[in-house]
Amino acid sequence: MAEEIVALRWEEPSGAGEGGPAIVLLDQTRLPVDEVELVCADAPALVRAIQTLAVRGAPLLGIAGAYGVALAAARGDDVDEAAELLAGARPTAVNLAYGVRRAQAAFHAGGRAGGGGAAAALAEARGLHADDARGSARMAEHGLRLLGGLLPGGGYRLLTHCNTGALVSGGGGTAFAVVRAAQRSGELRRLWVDETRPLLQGARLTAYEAARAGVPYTLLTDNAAGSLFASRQVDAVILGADRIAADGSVANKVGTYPLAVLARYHRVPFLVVAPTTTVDSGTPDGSAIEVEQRAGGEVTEFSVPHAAGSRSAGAAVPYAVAPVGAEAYNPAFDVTPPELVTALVTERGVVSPVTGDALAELCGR
Ligand SMILES: CSC[C@@H](O)[C@@H](O)C(=O)COP(=O)(O)O
Repeated sequence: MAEEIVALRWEEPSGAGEGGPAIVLLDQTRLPVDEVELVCADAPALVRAIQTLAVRGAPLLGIAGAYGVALAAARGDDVDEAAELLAGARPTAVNLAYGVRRAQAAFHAGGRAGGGGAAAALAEARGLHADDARGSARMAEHGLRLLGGLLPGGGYRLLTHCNTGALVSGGGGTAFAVVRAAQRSGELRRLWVDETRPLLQGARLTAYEAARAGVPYTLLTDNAAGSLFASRQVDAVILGADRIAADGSVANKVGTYPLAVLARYHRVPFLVVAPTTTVDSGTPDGSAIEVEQRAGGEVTEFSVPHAAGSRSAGAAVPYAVAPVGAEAYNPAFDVTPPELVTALVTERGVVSPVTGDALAELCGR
């Protein structure tokens, strides 16, 4: 069996003269062709890794942000300045700012208590990391039970979008952790994997994780999903979230909202799996969620690994797929209203229907 994926780890210097600690990432821009690590020795390097999507996915961004603060503290850098940079690196996934602020608060509290702010920030990051792994396991249990209730015939054919597995988490992930649980239970017939244009997180990352885990999967272009529904080959849609507003609106990878509309039309359950750290009581509704707009080049060009053969030479070469100067609309996320969500699966349990009151009760606010 393939080794577990470790998307991020904290590395201490191995001996004298070895420099300081670092955050080591599995570089997701290079998957699935190359499995290479990216070492971030300071907060600005981590900010670049976040912006280029070398590290990505809501829960993992929270973990990365917390370790980034711990790294700045360990180096003796200005922790508040690093925290601002990190928290603002990407705007939509609320977990990023959440992780940063938690480690920043621990740093200040640790300093005041005399125990050492840097140690406190690192302990907080480690705690968040471990909590996320435990949360993944809980979401998998709750999600599997929910599937059993919704689809009593078993033999699930699940459609997913973007990437929600070990590459976004300290554990098995969110929606993909439920898929793995279904596979282990013997009830998963097929995972349909949207390629997820423009950056192909489905094709590059979810297919990679599914192949490693022996999950039976089939890849499709995003715009082929409608024909799958029409031919009754989808039993449920299952995917993650980057931010859930207080009213239950779900921001997730662009292309999620059309799937929710399709699912409603075809009377197929639409399931969102996310930790409660993704629920943001400070964002009242979907219209208040800031949706990241990314460079048009991600739409007008493909990045092709540079070199023939099974392993790339590292660099990616942009390959134009549109006329020079073409304008592109490239929101990274879209927002699905709560009335289209059949259920939200969290580590604390399932919310269905998804309402502001139910979320407030679940999150204890
Ligand atoms: C559990 S991950 C849920 C979301 O973070 C995921 O679906 C997603 O939209 C990630 O977007 P990305 O732009 O790749 O960071």
